[in-house]
Amino acid sequence: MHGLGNDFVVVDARTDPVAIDADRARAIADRHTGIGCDQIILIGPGSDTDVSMRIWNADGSEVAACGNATRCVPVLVGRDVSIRTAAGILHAALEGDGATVDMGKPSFDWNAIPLAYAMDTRALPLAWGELANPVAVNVGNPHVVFFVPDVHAVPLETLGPDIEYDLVFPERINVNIAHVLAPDHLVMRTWERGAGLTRACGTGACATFAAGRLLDLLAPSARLDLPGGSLRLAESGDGHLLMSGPATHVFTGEASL
Ligand SMILES: N[C@@H](CCC[C@H](N)C(=O)O)C(=O)O
Repeated sequence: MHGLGNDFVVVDARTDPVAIDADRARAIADRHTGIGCDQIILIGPGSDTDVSMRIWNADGSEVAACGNATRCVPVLVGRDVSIRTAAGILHAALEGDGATVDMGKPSFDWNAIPLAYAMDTRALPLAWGELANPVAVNVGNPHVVFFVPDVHAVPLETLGPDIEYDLVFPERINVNIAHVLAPDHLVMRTWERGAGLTRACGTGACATFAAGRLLDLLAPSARLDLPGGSLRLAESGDGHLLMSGPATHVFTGEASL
């Protein structure tokens, strides 16, 4: 499956358990010797929710949130679902050619990102080349957001890993750059922790929208254009992030890996 080109191998283990570890995740994700994907998604039975979801990046790291994959779950299951993740319970509802997901409330606490030491997360006093003073936010996973005049002029393929692996981010970080075109419209790109440049990052869109709201750059609802397509983000009355967009089921097959 994929969400705007952010592609996944989704393992449906709701009836039969499947074991995945870092080595197996890397083997599945390998685009030369495996199936190939940005993330591996393991769907299991839920104890207090309809299903559970675990997520591994292509580098084998297990993480707590994946926005684009969360939109894929109701499409796979065929109905609205509650999903238990390591970041908490999410609710995903079928809508059009995908779904709307309540991704919960963002956190801007420095120790919730986490950062190695206390800093103003509205504008970290740090710079990496031409990128400086990002917003830091956790939306179930950690992100920094840089607002720039031209997202296509930034060498994200080189600055992204420099930022991802900076020791100021003890759990590494996802790196987003965004250009606000209007209060309800921006364009963005993402270097993903554990996956590199992707066609789309749902949590990156959530983080970028939350950062734009924090800095009063964005209206309570906006269209975000990512390389693979557009997502709509909205802020609910109680501060939750609501993300809407497509989710595509490419094929279902058998594989032994
Ligand atoms: N592409 C996903 C994010 C997957 C995890 C992220 N790379 C991380 O390491 O936190 C999305 O759509 O949110």
